[in-house]
Amino acid sequence: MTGTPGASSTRDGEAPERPPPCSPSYDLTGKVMLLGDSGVGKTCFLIQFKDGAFLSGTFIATVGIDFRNKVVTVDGMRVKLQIWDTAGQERFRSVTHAYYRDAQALLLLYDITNKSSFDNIRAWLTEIHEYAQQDVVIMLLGNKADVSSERVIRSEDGETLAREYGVPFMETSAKTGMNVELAFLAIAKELKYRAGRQAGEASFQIRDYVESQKKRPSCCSFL
Ligand SMILES: Nc1nc2c(ncn2[C@@H]2O[C@H](COP(=O)(O)OP(=O)(O)OP(=O)(O)O)[C@@H](O)[C@H]2O)c(=O)[nH]1
Repeated sequence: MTGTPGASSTRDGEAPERPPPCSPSYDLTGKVMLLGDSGVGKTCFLIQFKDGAFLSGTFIATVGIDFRNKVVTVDGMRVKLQIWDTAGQERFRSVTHAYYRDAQALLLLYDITNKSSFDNIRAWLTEIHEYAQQDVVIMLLGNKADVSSERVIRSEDGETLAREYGVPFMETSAKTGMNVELAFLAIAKELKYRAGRQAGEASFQIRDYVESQKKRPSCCSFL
């Protein structure tokens, strides 16, 4: 039998073998947005997740909106998270509202050392209900949990507010990385569950998952 150098040999009458199609590097994609007042740590939160690094030093406020992709594997499925980092400043709100509509998940951050960032969470939730999809996944995060000496918002207050709105809650630190990856993994698991939901399949409860997995800061129960 003759053959072309480099071509795979075939049996009579059969089509030559083709190389397998390029498999995409993910099975599912989801759009996640980071929201919350300016300075709560959204950009640092994203960089900690994406690169495992913390940006300390001068605070440079985000202008408009930016995004990064990261693929995470949950239960054998590769989920590409497209994560949008929004500007917390009021003057950029009209820009960011336009992006809410396509988001499957929203991480809403406040700063445990900044009372007004916590007080503004209700206003953020009102905006979310106005502009986002009805079934968007929302998670409330009390960031900067590493700064225990300047804490003004108790963990219980975050928990109570989250319970009132029926959303999962945890305290995080973009500086130490506490619960950062967990927040995104929980979102990825929820998106995977929603995409593949079949009759009879055990349901995934994101709030229960977060409660069972989250780390708690070892201080501050006195507040
Ligand atoms: N100690 C501590 N500092 C943090 C943490 N997260 C962010 N910071 C600091 O808080 C400041 C603001 O962080 P950014 O991530 O830029 O805040 P942002 O929410 O993106 O702000 P905007 O872009 O204006 O919306 C920076 O000086 C960070 O170094 C954290 O978890 N712990």
